[in-house]
Amino acid sequence: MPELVFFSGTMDCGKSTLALQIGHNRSARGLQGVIFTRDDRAGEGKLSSRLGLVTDAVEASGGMNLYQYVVGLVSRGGRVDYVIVDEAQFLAPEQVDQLARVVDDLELDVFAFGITTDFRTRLFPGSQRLVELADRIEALQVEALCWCGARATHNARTLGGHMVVEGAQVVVGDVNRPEAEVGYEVLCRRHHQRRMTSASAHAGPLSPDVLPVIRS
Ligand SMILES: Nc1ncnc2c1ncn2[C@@H]1O[C@H](COP(=O)(O)OP(=O)(O)O)[C@@H](O)[C@H]1O
Ligand SMILES: Cc1cn([C@H]2C[C@H](O)[C@@H](COP(=O)(O)O)O2)c(=O)[nH]c1=O
Repeated sequence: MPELVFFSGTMDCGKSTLALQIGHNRSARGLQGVIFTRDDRAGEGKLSSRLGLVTDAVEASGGMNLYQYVVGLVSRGGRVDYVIVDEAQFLAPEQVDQLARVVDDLELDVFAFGITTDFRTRLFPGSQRLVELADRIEALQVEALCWCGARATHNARTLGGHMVVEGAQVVVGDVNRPEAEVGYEVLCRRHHQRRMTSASAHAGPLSPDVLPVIRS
């Protein structure tokens, strides 16, 4: 049975890498896919991974009907065996409905990759619709880590190394940016709630939550 699968995780946990691997393994067996993306850091019409791999993709811009796009390809004699969508959090909810239609009416697997929540821990509209419609939601096996060593579950937006909580939901960017720039850092929930990035944790006074080291 074809499926709509949502691979979700924090930033920097390997989603784009997995998207490229799924595409590679299928094309190695002669299958042909459509790869959609939206606002990848590498530029329009690109799907890129921090491991250095990049491939061409179709930019799923705001008003684009993803179902009609695939139908158009097939009706012009093209072959489509599966669909990959990266940065799926940026899709409009109706575009996620169109992906579900690709699965149900065209009987194709759709693999969508994206972060679930924004820097304020709120669902992106595209991710919310994926959670509502997906046949399966998969958490990535490679866990990104908070500076404290716990599994990172949330995305912080940073400026000058410190967490900001105001601003537009969508600001394309990356982790490990120079401190002066707007960037992102993945944190565990505890440190996201306390707005403790690695820079502020190391700059500030010892947190009362940190147990004192007792030397004998
Ligand atoms: N130099 C490196 N060596 C090994 N792995 C790396 C390196 N740089 C990045 N990675 C891996 O790539 C992951 C990020 O992959 P990417 O597909 O770009 O993430 P996402 O799409 O989830 O933001 C990191 O979690 C890390 O595991
Ligand atoms: C948390 C958060 C992220 N973004 C942007 C930043 C990046 O361009 C992408 C995530 O890409 P990745 O491949 O998963 O690293 O989303 C945003 O616009 N708003 C946010 O709140």
